[in-house]
Amino acid sequence: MLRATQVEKSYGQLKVLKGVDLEVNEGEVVAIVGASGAGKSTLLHILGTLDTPDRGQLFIHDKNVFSQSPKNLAAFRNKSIGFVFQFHNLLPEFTALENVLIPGLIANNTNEQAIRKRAEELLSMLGLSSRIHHKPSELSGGEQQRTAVARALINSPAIILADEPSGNLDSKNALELHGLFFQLRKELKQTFIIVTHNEELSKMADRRIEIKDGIVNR
Ligand SMILES: Nc1ncnc2c1ncn2[C@@H]1O[C@H](COP(=O)(O)OP(=O)(O)OP(=O)(O)O)[C@@H](O)[C@H]1O
Repeated sequence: MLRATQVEKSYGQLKVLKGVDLEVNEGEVVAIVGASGAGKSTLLHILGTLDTPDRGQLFIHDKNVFSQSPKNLAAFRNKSIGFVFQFHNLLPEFTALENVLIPGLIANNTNEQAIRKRAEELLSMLGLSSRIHHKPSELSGGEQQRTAVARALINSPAIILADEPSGNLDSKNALELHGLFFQLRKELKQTFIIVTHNEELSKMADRRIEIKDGIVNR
């Protein structure tokens, strides 16, 4: 469902990705590992179309994603890809429910009732029913991260990309979050690509991919 071919990316003189090839199947949970500075986040940003490669191509559902206009690419990204970051990036002035609703309304502002219902369902599924009207500063770290997962899921994206999603959580909350990813894969058939330093998570994944010397080590 996702295929990257010969992806290259440099920052000035620094050649970070030197021809990455990667194929990920529908419903797969893939962990991306590698030393600090190896280029894991750089690759994840390219797979999420947040950044463009210098060379190489990216296909998602056989669509050559970077051949689209910037406007179509933004719409494609909002609909097809969900992001979870280490620092959840929730909007501080909005409640948990509003944070989840906003990308839903951006993608489809015609049916607010249905989007609100889905946001409430997702938050409830993630054990946050009693916290939906609270702002991020009033939520625990684990609750904030689960809110970010609900936000990533609101548009039912085919792929969830996560960058150190449990990097900021204690081991109990990290374990819960990882369990949640596998539960979601089972229930919603989502594909997960997760950059992680967490040994347990990378062992639980269907596949572990290491970036070393600018390429994917097979
Ligand atoms: N915008 C940028 N401008 C210049 N250099 C950058 C930029 N973004 C990343 N880099 C450099 O590119 C290299 C790869 O960074 P990247 O964040 O992808 O690594 P990483 O494998 O995710 O590392 P970590 O595990 O420490 O998060 C690093 O040397 C980093 O300093």
